[in-house]
Amino acid sequence: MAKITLDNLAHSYMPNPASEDDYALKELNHVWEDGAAYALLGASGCGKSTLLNIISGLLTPSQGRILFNDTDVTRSPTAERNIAQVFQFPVVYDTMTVRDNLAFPLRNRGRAESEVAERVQEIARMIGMEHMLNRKARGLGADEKQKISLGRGMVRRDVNALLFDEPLTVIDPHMKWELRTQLKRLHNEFGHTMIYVTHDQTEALTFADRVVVMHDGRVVQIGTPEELFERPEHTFVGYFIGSPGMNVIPAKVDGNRAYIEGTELPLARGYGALKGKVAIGVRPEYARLSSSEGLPVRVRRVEDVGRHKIIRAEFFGHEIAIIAGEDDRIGADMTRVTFDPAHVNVYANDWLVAGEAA
Ligand SMILES: Nc1ncnc2c1ncn2[C@@H]1O[C@H](COP(=O)(O)OP(=O)(O)OP(=O)(O)O)[C@@H](O)[C@H]1O
Repeated sequence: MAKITLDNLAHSYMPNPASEDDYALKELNHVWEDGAAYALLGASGCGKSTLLNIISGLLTPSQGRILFNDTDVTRSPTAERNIAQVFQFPVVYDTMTVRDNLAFPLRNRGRAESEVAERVQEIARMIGMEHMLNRKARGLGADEKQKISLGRGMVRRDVNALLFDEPLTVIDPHMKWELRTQLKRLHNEFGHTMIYVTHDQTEALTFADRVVVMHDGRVVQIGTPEELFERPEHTFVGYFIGSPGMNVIPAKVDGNRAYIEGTELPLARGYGALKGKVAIGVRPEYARLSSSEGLPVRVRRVEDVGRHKIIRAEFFGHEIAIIAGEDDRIGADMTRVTFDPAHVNVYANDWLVAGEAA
């Protein structure tokens, strides 16, 4: 297993990049811990594959270095990096049995048959395919083939890292949850350094210890699911994570007060003078509809999603979302909204401003 260091890394697909906009991956410095499970999360085109391809060796970055432990692998081909990869679509040998497919990476490295047999059995149990070991891969469904790909990715204990590129794309929705849970268990058991690329927040948040959120070629935050939820460092993280995402409302901020269209809102922290576009960010979970307290709001629609209700409302010309409990009353008299001050974040030009505890 390896610690992965991204040192001054950046990539442009252009021969002579002139400005930051020309970079598909903007400068990045980070150490990815040995044995941790990371998800690389972001919308299509944000640079996830570019970063993954640099880590796997398919792409040489136009700037910076990548280290596996203390070894500089920036220019090493994939074959020399000792990594396992699982792609969107299953890569299995149709004419081989499930057993031989799973054993392939071990036999390829000349491991003793006794070790191969033991390890294949262990992996087959974890992916729920023990009863199919003697079947030829041909004729199996896409789900089962992808499970073989996942199992084969994990069969070697000595890989530097395991890279997954949207591995559940072809998996049936009801199987996705099960496979994700199994992957998480495998990670806990074997402690591989894992990097899992996805544009699906549920996949990222359930799988990873740390989620790396990318937006427009930039890593905007690396954090635990809880950190991404409570303190999004960029408004994009606020929108992208959460269902519905964080409400972002333009405001003026002075000390420990925010002002929206002349009305006042208390903040839990104090702020100095802020430059640029200033806004507050409040998750719908921390907004509450009221008949007596808070600022004026107009309820537009109530969506009952089972566990709770999502209220879509208009707040000084902005659409906001409020989450209410399943049994909460939502009457015509509820024309006000309060925000929990401890959970109101302040942003300047889309970046979180830390503020000082009051
Ligand atoms: N080979 C290439 N040549 C030129 N531009 C590229 C190339 N590959 C990717 N890009 C551009 O780089 C940017 C980042 O693309 P990348 O594929 O890394 O994003 P992504 O987040 O993986 O997206 P997706 O989820 O759709 O695969 C995009 O603007 C894309 O158009």
